[in-house]
Amino acid sequence: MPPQRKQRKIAIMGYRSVGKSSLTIQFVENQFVDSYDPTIENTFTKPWKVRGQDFELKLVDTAGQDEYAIFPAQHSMDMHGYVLVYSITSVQSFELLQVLLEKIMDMTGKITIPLVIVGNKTDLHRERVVSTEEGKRLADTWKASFYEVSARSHESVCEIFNRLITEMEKADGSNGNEKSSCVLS
Ligand SMILES: Nc1nc2c(ncn2[C@@H]2O[C@H](COP(=O)(O)OP(=O)(O)OP(=O)(O)O)[C@@H](O)[C@H]2O)c(=O)[nH]1
Repeated sequence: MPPQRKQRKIAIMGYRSVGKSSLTIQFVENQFVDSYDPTIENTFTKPWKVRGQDFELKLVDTAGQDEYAIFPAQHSMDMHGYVLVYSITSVQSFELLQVLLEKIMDMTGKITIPLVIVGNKTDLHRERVVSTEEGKRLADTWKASFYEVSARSHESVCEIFNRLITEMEKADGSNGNEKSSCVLS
């Protein structure tokens, strides 16, 4: 019998136009799409291997949120983890994460949720308005992992998912002490 793939569902959330789709597509298809096409919602499936364990990842690329959006209830039900994305070029997108984190905690009712906070668009360093320290501080407050990445240059994109899977396994009670690595599959 072939080894079983563990099915894991991940929501990619954040403000409009921060690069949620670009990060997801970069991870799933290894390509960067330059055009901007606002997402309603897309689900991608990606087989992925972390330290000998096969996973089938369901990545839910959600519609851009703002502070007034009602948190979609379906995104609080069966998610194993969240990738919360802001753009380092937008204070508004960074501030939204605080609101989104509170909503996630509220809606899921869980104390510990596997979370990765991602500052995207590091290639636009001249337009940076959110510092790395601010990003780290937010992640520390929420006991989340933190990465700054660029979907455009594929910088650090797979680390996001490796880290999240490690956190999800920890929450599950397995592989808790393993370090994440990007050399996979
Ligand atoms: N320079 C640069 N541009 C990026 C990067 N990631 C995304 N973009 C651009 O930002 C715009 C929005 O990207 P999307 O991936 O569609 O953003 P989104 O968060 O999915 O947007 P919504 O679906 O509206 O919520 C597009 O023009 C992308 O090409 C990045 O790392 N660097």
